[in-house]
Parts: sequence; C-alpha cells; structure tokens
Amino acid sequence: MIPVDEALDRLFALVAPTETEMVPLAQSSGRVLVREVQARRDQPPFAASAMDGYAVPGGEVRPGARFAVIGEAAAGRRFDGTVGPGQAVRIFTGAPVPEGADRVVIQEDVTAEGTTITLGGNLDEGSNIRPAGGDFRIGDRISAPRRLRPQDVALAAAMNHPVLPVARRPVVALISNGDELVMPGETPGPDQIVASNTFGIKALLEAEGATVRILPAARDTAASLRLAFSLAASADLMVTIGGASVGDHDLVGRVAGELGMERAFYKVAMRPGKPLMAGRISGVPMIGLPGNPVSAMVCGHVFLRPVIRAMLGLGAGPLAPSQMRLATDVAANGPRLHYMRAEVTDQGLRPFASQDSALLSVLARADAFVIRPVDAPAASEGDTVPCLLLS
Ligand SMILES: Nc1nc2c(c(=O)[nH]1)N[C@H]1C(S)=C(S)[C@@H](COP(=O)(O)OP(=O)(O)OC[C@H]3O[C@@H](n4cnc5c(N)ncnc54)[C@H](O)[C@@H]3O)O[C@H]1N2
Ligand code: MOO
Repeated sequence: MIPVDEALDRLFALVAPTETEMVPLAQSSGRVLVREVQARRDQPPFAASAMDGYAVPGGEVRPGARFAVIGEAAAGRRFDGTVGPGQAVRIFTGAPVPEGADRVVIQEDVTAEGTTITLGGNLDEGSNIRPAGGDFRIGDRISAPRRLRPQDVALAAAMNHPVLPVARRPVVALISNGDELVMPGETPGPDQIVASNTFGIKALLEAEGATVRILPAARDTAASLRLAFSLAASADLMVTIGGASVGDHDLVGRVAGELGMERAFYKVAMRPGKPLMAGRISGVPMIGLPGNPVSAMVCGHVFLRPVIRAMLGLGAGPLAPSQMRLATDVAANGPRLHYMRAEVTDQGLRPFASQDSALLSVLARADAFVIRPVDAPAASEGDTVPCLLLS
C-alpha cells in the first residue's frame, strides 16, 4: 500500500497533456485555454457615454445653465461635429462623446423645450463618461492555463477573438466488468444488479472536461476483459471499474498483467478505495477503480479529477481541500486516510453514521468528504478539519 499523495504523483507521471485545438468562441465555455490571448483593440475604443442625456462642455455646467442642442450621438452612430460654448448634443448610452464635450448630464436633470435644454438645480457630480481603453487596452491578456468561465468567454469576445486555443478533451474508455451487471432499464436476473458506477464515473469525468466512451461491460472472463482492453486501445486513458480486489473473479490485474501492463502501483492506504491500481498497457495509461460504488466514486474525486485536469494542462496537484468545523466528534483514524461522507450543516460538517462503501444513497446525500489523515487522533465538535466539498 502506498500513501494517497504518492499514488497521485505516480498517476501524474503516467499521463501527458493533450494537444491544442482551436474551437469557435461559442463552443469554448468550460474548455481549458492553453495559451494566453491578447486584446486586439482598446475597450471602449472611444470615450463613451455611460448614460442617456446631453453631452456638454463640463466647465459650463451649473444649475439653471441653458444649452442649444445641435445634434445627436447614439451607440454605433457618432456626432461628427464639435460642441462649442453654449451647445449640447443629445447622447445615448454607449455613444462616442463628441469633440468639445467632456461631461454628460443625465436627462433626468434636464428640462428640454424644443432645441433648448435647461439644467436642473440638483446635478450629479460625475462626468458620466467612460474613457477610451478604460476596460482594457490592446495587448492586455487573458492568462492561461485556465478553465474558461462564461465571463472569460465574454472578455475574449470583447477582445475580438472568434476562436480560442484549448486543450483537446482527453478520451477516456470506461470498462465495467462483472457478470452481475446489467445496464439501467434492463431487467436484471435474480443475482444481478444495475451498473451504477459506470454512469457516476462518466458524469464525473465529463464534468472535468473529458470525453467518455462506455465500452460494453466485460464478463468475468479473461477473454471478455481482453476484448474490452483491445477496444480501449485508442483512448488517452483506460478506466476499469471493479474486479480489482483479490477474489477468484477479480481479473483486472491478472489480465492487464498478461497484456504487459507496466504497473505503477496497486493498493493505496485510503478508505474507501484501497484496491486501486494503475499502470500503462501498450503505452496507454490505465487506472483500475475498485468496484464498490462509493469506493469508485471517492477514487474518482481524489484521483480521476486531478488526472483529467493534468491532461488538460491545468497542472499536477490534488483537489484543494477546504477547512471547516466539525458538527460532531469523530473517532481516531487508523492506517488508511479516510474520506468520510458528510453533510454540511449550519453547525458544520456532520459525517454520516454509516460509512459503508456500498451505500450510494449516503454518498448522494453527502456534501463533502471529511479528510481524516492516517493515524489522526480523535477530533471534537468545533475542531477545524480538512474536507473536499462536492458540487
Ligand atoms: N478478501 C478481501 N476481500 C475484499 C478486499 C480485500 O482486501 N480482501 N477488499 C474489499 C474492498 S476494500 C473493495 S473496495 C472491494 C473491491 O472489489 P473489486 O474492485 O474487485 O470489485 P468487485 O468485486 O468487482 O465489485 C465489488 C462490488 O461492487 C459492485 N460493482 C462492481 N462494478 C459495479 C458497477 N459498475 N456498478 C455498480 N456496482 C458495481 C459489485 O457488484 C460488488 O458488489 O473488494 C472488497 N473485498
Ligand atoms: O476500499 Mo474498499 O474501497 O473499502 O470498499
């Protein structure tokens, strides 16, 4: 058994970042930007009105002052002339401010009669003008690597980038195995169960940015598993579920070995998830998850998510833990790092009474994994402990 940190390091050593591809801006949300992009223009490209009102020479603004309105400036259609003394231009939000004007008086502070305006007695202080380049200037950057959020996409659009360089989504082949498994919606036999991990792990991988291919579930025979591995050979990463332990029908390690797997490790000092394995088969990284549903999902959060992030060029590191108070006492921990399923309450983290690694209903109610380090002493209500928040 190796510690969790070391297992993660060995996983990072197995994988490499995918290559870069260009995607249309409209499809870039959630993708990982791999090279910084620079603004191709200033924003705003001209001094722009921030309000609907009248552009005037600022020095003449005082309560009761009168101006002759000589034209109009709208967003997308500037006023070409110059504003002289005693003159104003009707202006709307986003319009270029005409030459000669350096203040916009909002229309609520003005009385208009024909082509004359009179300023009210209670004028606001600001110029109501956004300076050219006030948002960003040519050459300003969106740094990389970063996962593009909607606000990043909006900024890249304003910087005039129709396509963006992003990391290709890693393709993950998912191999479930076990004679007991049927797919959701099928009619299970008396000794069968419905495959669940397969879909939970697929969802988890896709949420991180991978493309997932679910291969037909392998039977508990070496031939069936060999076939599944051969179908997975073109993927960037193979992930098996189940068959990782020591039983007579747990064939993943044996078949992978026969196929020449260079093993990176087998068994991690964690709970749940101990029988995790990893290596490389014919050059393709392989991660073998334990079959117990909660074990597979915990390993998904602790290992698969950081691995996909590394493949997307986001760097090699664990998920960042949060620190929260315990709402209840917890017992001392043993020799395996424990990820306790817990809910987040107003009083803090409350681990569930049952931590059995088969209970998906408990996992689905969990908001967090409380992280109990190897040999951690008992902790009390109110103590601050590390945890992984689940979204
Ligand atoms: N003698 C020992 N027995 C076990 C040990 C051990 O150290 N010594 N470890 C236990 C631990 S810990 C775990 S975790 C499990 C892992 O076993 P496997 O990876 O070999 O998983 P399976 O035996 O194939 O399945 C376990 C359990 O999970 C169900 N399963 C499997 N795949 C799926 C799926 N895709 N969807 C839903 N459920 C699935 C399967 O039916 C079993 O109930 O081993 C312990 N045993
Ligand atoms: O490690 Mo197993 O994953 O405890 O159930």
